[in-house]
Amino acid sequence: MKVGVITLFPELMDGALEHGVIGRARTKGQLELELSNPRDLTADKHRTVDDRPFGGGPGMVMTPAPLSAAIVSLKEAMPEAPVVYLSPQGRPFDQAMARAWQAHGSVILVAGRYEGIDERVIDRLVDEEVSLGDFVLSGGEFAALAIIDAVTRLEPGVLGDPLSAEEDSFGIEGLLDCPHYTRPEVYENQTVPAVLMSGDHKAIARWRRQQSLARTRDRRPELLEKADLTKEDKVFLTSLGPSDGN
Ligand SMILES: CN(C)c1cccc(CNc2ccc(C(N)=O)cn2)c1
Repeated sequence: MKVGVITLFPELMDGALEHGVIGRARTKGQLELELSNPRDLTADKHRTVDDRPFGGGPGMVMTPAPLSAAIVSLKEAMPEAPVVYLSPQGRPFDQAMARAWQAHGSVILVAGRYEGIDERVIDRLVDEEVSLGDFVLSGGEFAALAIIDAVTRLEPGVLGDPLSAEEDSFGIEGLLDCPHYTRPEVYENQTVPAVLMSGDHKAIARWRRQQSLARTRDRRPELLEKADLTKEDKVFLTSLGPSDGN
């Protein structure tokens, strides 16, 4: 997986991507990261990357020339990569998008600062505007980091057990994950569901599936519409009483 990132704070990105699963993926060459800082591509003495908005109003806007130069420099290195601008105005990011970009093999992420970027850069160079959710951050870097993590963990060989990429939430036809337990068997006088200690793998798989179904119905019923449920799933769901909402 090749990921390009345009950011005014490359050190903030680099540090966050040196550890854990993502750090190992970089060491093993499963993730190639290329950062480009518009400030390095400015032509003026003050290395200006932002300016006041035409029409007035609060905050600053990222100026088009250095930002465009940074995007073009990464497009030259990764000509097939879609250019994705992270902003609260974008299309909601989801696991399907993560899978699509992992399958494609490369993506260029534009992390904006201030009140955003000059719209002419979006018109000319951005393929897709994407949002992590309905909230505002001081910059797109943390959104970019989340996307890099979500995409990299789907790369074959990155996760120890390949199933776990499929098994976590939104992996099994978009259902929420079941509860998990580990040692000690009794913690603060609370025990572990007996079925998990039974060694009956069929019963365990059924319990986990039913927990996922019940939890999805209680917390995210709209996901059930999109999930492809078996007959047994549907029988189980109808057997549940009214949702207690948690
Ligand atoms: C209008 N405005 C403040 C703004 C516009 C563009 C970028 C940024 C940088 N901050 C971001 C980026 C993404 C997200 C997200 N939800 O994905 C949240 N914040 C802020």
